[in-house]
Amino acid sequence: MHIVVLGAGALGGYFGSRWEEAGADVTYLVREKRAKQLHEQGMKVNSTQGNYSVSDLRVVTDVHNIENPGLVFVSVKGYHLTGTLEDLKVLVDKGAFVLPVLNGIEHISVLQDYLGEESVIGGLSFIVATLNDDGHVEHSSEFHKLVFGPLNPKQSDICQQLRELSSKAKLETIYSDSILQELWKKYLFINAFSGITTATDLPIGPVRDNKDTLKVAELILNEMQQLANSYNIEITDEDVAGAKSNLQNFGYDATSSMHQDRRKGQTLELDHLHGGALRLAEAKGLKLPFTEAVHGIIKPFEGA
Ligand SMILES: NC(=O)C1=CN([C@@H]2O[C@H](COP(=O)(O)OP(=O)(O)OC[C@H]3O[C@@H](n4cnc5c(N)ncnc54)[C@H](OP(=O)(O)O)[C@@H]3O)[C@@H](O)[C@H]2O)C=CC1
Ligand SMILES: CC(C)(CO)C(=O)C(=O)O
Repeated sequence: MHIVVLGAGALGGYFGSRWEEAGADVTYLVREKRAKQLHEQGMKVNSTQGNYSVSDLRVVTDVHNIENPGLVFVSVKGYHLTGTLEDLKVLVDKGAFVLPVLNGIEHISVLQDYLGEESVIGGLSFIVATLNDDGHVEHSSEFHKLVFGPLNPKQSDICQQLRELSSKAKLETIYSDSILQELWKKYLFINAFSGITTATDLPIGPVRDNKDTLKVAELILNEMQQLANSYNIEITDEDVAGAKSNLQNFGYDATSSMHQDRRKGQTLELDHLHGGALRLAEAKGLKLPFTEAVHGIIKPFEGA
């Protein structure tokens, strides 16, 4: 399978490398600065699950130079999504399906509206990874999970191909027939986890030490359940309980990618995550007071 990685950052570098290692053709569609870095440094993955490096990877800056794309793995931050749409359209017109793994939910309808419902597969990831100063991937969690599945019946073949490829790769992949629900489950969790860690500027351990602080994260989970249900996505009390126990199970110093971005002084995905939830709530006449409060507290750090 020919996989185009659009967003050769932490997730794109990690998953692209694992598929390449398993024998797939991988092309990285990048911007000039990243292209220069990849040409000079190659792609290196330092991982709890085994290192990987390649110096002669296929890097492209002009989408028109990509032939026979099968799947585009979209792993840009939410605030960069609009900037990828034209390139994605070119690739879809050449026959590619698009698999986004961004946190959040709004990007799914943005992509479907621009590219057509048949082209957009559902996906999400559980991993802790970042790029270091040399542009190498640092994968620090034991887990490296990709969950994906069709959002349209025409995607069954490509999903099957990805399952086969991934079964040979150093990855945990889960195929889901109810990927929209999985996306919402992750969305609910991430808005609570990234909201509380970024707003307090603390990893999850010290948050848990203060039950009043942890309570805010739990209240966000309840609000997100209400929001999902208002869109006819069934998020059960057991799902919320599962998310609460995930908040308990992360290591003491573990934190969200948004909090890591705050620590590094980088732009935050606040508008895509919490802002998106507030927009979706407004459209249904719902109020999400705890989400709104956390959104307001984080706002000054968003633009960095
Ligand atoms: N990191 C993590 O541990 C996890 C992240 N996620 C989610 O995954 C998504 C991706 O996160 P992450 O991998 O950390 O992000 P990174 O910032 O590491 O990577 C994003 C990459 O996208 C590139 N990019 C942006 N716009 C374009 C464009 N128009 N064309 C080509 N490349 C572009 C950026 O390149 P450039 O150098 O040119 O700016 C950057 O390298 C986010 O939604 C995040 O929330 C989910 C689970 C865990
Ligand atoms: C919760 C976690 C680490 C799981 O992958 C994540 O998605 C993030 O922080 O962005």
